[in-house]
Amino acid sequence: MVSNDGSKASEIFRGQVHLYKHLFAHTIDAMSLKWMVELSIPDIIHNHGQPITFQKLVSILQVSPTKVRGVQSLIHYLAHTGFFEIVSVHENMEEKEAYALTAASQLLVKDSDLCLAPTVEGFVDPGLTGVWSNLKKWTYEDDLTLFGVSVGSNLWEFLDKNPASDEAFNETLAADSKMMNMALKGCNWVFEGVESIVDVGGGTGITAKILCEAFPNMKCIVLERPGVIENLSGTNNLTYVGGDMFKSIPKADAVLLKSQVAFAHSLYFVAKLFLLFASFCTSHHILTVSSSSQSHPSPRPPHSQMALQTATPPTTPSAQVVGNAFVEQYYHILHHSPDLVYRFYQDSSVISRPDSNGVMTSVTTMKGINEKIVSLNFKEFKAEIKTADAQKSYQEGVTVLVTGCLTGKDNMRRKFAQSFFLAPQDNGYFVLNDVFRYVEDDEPSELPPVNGDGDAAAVKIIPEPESSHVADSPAPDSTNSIVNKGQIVVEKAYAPSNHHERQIPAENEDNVESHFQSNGNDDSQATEVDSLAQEDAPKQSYASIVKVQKGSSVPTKVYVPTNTLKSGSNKTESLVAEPVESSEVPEAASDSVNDPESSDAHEEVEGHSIYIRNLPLNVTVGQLEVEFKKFGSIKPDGIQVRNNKQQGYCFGFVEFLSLNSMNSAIQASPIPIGGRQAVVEIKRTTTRVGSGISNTGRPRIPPGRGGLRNDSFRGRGNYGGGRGYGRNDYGNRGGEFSGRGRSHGDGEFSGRGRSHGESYHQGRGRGGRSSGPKQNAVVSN
Ligand SMILES: C[S@@+](CC[C@H](N)C(=O)[O-])C[C@H]1O[C@@H](n2cnc3c(N)ncnc32)[C@H](O)[C@@H]1O
Repeated sequence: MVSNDGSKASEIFRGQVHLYKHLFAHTIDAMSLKWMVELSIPDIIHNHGQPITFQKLVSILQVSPTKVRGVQSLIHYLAHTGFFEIVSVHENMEEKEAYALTAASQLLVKDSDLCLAPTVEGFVDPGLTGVWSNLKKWTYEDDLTLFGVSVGSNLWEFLDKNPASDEAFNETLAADSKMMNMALKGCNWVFEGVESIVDVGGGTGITAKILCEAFPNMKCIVLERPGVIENLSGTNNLTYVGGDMFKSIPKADAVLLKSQVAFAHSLYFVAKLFLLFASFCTSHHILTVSSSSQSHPSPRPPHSQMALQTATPPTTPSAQVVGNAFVEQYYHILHHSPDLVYRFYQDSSVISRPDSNGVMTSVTTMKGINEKIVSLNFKEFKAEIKTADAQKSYQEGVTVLVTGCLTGKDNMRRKFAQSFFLAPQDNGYFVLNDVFRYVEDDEPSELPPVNGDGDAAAVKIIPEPESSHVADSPAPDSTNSIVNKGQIVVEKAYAPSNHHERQIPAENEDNVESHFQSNGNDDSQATEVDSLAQEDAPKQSYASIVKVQKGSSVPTKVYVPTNTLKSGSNKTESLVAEPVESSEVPEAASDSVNDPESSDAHEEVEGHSIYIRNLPLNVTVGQLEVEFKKFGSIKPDGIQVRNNKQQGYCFGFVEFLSLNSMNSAIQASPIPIGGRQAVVEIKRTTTRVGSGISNTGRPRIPPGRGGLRNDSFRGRGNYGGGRGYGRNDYGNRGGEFSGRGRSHGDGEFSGRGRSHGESYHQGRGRGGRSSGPKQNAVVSN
């Protein structure tokens, strides 16, 4: 048989089945669940202690004989839809069919902790479900909500007037909120650092109570319709506030918006709420939790069932923002739960890692990637992320280049570079390509002074690019935004459904440190998306990290730190002297002395030490001793020689016991040694900004010491941290992403666009705008 349009009979019947299935689903699915709950069938089976035969069940239910067949059909239907499992039992030597509870029907056992029976009853409450018949009316009427077109008032007004439905509704939500306890087990980290939270439309406070118990130091405020909370009293850290969320929201560090989106019925509602949050919250995070996402498992379970979202309808986040969010999450999980990292990937992903000989091997598939990553034992390493730079890439993907250091148990710091291609997917990205390499360098373990001109022919001078003028932008405080209001930083990291595995032991938190600097390439022209699309697709929950600027409705500039290692700047190029041999070799003395900006380098004169450059490559400590003891006594073990044969330079240090000896040696410069004219200068240490430790392992010079840069830096102190990718942020401990990074050192220098490896040259960067005197004087002690 072929129909008018040519389709085959089988196709037509399939269509009919599909249609009926959905029609029945509306009535039978929900109503059979209601029936099962009303008859307490899950409780009967639960109390029976084992799968129950149909005969036993009907006898307990005392079913009228005329209904036995009908009841059997319903039970079968429920088995078919996954609420019972049919198993075999032996009774009186006879094998019989019996019904066992499934994970879904377990949730309907009334005396269990996690019981969703009230939710079933609430969802099928005729007062609440009846409105759905009015979808057509809703389409053509101006009233925004189904309730509006159906009953002439909004849902809340309807509930206020219908106590039975109100009770059913509140119990529904309370039951749903108990699930929160379990969700929290995997998501505790989301709340770390949050001191106060307001649960907007928090119902009777079930969620808030769970939070209060889990975080006794966190203050929870439940904002609700006055009628819902009138008879409820708070505790020491739980307060009920009756009010209207559209008028005022109590200030708190974070806003919790649980189940609001799912119940909103209107995108407008969500948009309005988010806008309100932007003006009422002290800042901070908006945490949305939608249970609907839990009932629609995605093929790749979400990292979290919680979503931190922006307060305003967001645009597509810039590549840098996506990159930042990704880097934060990736390395955090890499070091705390490496066995979960594979969930950033898909089967089509490819990762490349060097083996012990540096030979790259590539691995694909999630399984292969998991095995590879787990085998690399990242838990043993401490990571410092120095830079993370992102670009918008092919088909809305994002490429991210990360540089940093990994320190193993042996205390060896190894620099690495890692590049990722984040390919877009529904509601996020996954890592399609990932290449990791250790970056070998021949960096002297103790850096030569900044004012030498070195043996290398030239030095690559990389100034801070123009964008370092972010310094002059308003200094954000702790509540400041790293993203535009309206931008979301989408976390595409998917973690397993067994969320409890996501817990991060507190003692491990310190494993990951980071100095994050990004180049500020905010491609804010990124494609716009309707933020509310998220609401439309709540089934795949995902986490996004967002900060909202305090009390302002004006979008703020994306606060993206600058990167000292940027290429592409004209100025950078013009300052690059060729040939470039190493970025770590001494610079031309004249450059640093004459360059007023060079004081930006954090120099420290070390004892009575000299730095000798232009030494023959094969010079020995003995040779230097012979040459320099003429000027006075040398400290035991006070001579060091450093050479880089590959790059063809050699330099040394000699520490005298007296200042006079040191000055005499400097006076004598240049000194012929091994056929070369060795140049002698004062030895200075370059402090590695941000580390808190000089390159000699000493504490770094505090800001302002010797008048160095104190003024010029102090004014920026409070935002300096904002450019860092502090460990607090990195570990999500402060609940922030990068807004107020705390580097290792003092806040004034932290995150100033410098990282360890660059500190030697930073004196020449354009960031050095110090008016303070250059520290050239040597003080005797
Ligand atoms: C969808 S329920 C979510 C309840 C709770 N967050 C939960 O997940 O169980 C929305 C809640 O917002 C409350 N609500 C509705 N309109 C409100 C308003 N204008 N101001 C404060 N609360 C409101 C309702 O009473 C209801 O408890």
